[in-house]
Amino acid sequence: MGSYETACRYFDQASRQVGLSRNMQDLLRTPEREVKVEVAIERDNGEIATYIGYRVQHDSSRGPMKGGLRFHPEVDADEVLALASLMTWKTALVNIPYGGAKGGISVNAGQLSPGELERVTRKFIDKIYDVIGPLKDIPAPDMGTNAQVMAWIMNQYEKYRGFNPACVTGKPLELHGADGREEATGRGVAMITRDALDHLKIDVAGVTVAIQGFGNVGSYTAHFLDEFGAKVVAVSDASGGIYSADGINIPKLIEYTKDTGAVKGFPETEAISNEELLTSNVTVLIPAALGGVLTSENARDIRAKCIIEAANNPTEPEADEIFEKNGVVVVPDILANAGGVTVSYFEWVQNRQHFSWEKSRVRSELDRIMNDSFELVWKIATDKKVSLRVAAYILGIGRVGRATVLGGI
Ligand SMILES: NC(=O)C1=CN([C@@H]2O[C@H](COP(=O)(O)OP(=O)(O)OC[C@H]3O[C@@H](n4cnc5c(N)ncnc54)[C@H](OP(=O)(O)O)[C@@H]3O)[C@@H](O)[C@H]2O)C=CC1
Ligand SMILES: O=C(O)CCC(=O)C(=O)O
Repeated sequence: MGSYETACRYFDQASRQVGLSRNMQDLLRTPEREVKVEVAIERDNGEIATYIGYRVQHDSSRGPMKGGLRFHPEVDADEVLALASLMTWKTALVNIPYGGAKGGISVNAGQLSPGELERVTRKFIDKIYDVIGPLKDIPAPDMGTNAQVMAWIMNQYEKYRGFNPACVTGKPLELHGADGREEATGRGVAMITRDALDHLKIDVAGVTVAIQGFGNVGSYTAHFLDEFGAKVVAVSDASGGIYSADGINIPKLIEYTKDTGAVKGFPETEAISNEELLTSNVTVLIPAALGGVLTSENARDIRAKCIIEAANNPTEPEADEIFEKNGVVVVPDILANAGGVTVSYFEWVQNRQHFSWEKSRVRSELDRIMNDSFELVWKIATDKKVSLRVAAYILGIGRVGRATVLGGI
């Protein structure tokens, strides 16, 4: 099943609950604009390399469109469309004044030199600068991109449109970034994990956790859960995972990965595969890397009581049904990982006001939005006797649907 078909399965389930008409469903499912561009650069060795870049603008009924940029070899039009639609429901769920978009380039960023990465980024912006902008569509980091890439985006955009730091979020602190954006997605995931455990009457202190992916989201999730007293026993990256029944020393692992670029070989842990990580004997499983990793093939082997979707789209619908039957609580991506876009919104607000907030303010506003959103979704799920995913979509789709009707087409 393609990524967008998967995303639509979840959309369809919730729109039946909301009672959306067929015509309205068609309108909300259909992206406003899909852009596909050639991104050609000269590599350091003088050869020409050609990549394909995408930006999908899914819905703008609640405000400018917002969503990250992914640089990864598996990026394609279908995946970017699916991720853009998730952004529409996510921004509505946390009630920030945006629509949804997503972009990406099908490229292995790890195989490019810093100069090549910069040329790819600038060339992409040359091709899409006229469809993005602070009041149109605002990119941000996702897999394979970071604050440096956002700085190049801002600089390239400004060559066409003049000074306007609100054109992109997730920028470095020295270039109008928000203190607290880099950690925000992981902090939000950790807050939501604690909220979910509270509702399940499980103490976060000492709870066992496995996290797939140790990049921006995975490492900050581990950092904050470790601060809350959880025992992170397994983590992984693309090259494999590590396990320690006694709990991994997360601050030391973060230092270790800064030096080595990977989790493997970390002292006092045993090597495991990514598949073994997913099925390890833990209370909480947190996919924080690629989509589509929880499937009908492995769902019955998952031993966690609770899955917190830090990654976008990690669970295929068949696996979701198995989890529901088996009583595994799944906190969906559009709620669990909404901390990143929420602090992107704070960054955009600060840029537009030319006034920066203290990190303590960013954190407390983020924590409030994450906690309130979780409570609302939990209540809808309880009242309507639906899964947390359907409840989250009901909230998001309901808000987008009402805005669309009020605004007219
Ligand atoms: N950044 C953000 O603010 C947000 C991100 N997300 C989602 O979170 C997820 C992770 O994003 P982010 O942390 O930013 O990305 P990063 O690029 O910072 O990190 C990605 C991590 O995933 C690992 N990884 C890649 N491929 C695999 C694989 N096949 N198996 C296991 N691990 C793998 C990478 O390992 P290696 O380093 O070895 O390649 C790395 O540890 C994505 O789904 C993204 O859409 C959601 C909301 C916001
Ligand atoms: O920070 C943002 O604007 C977008 C983050 C993102 O891409 C996501 O939530 O999936």
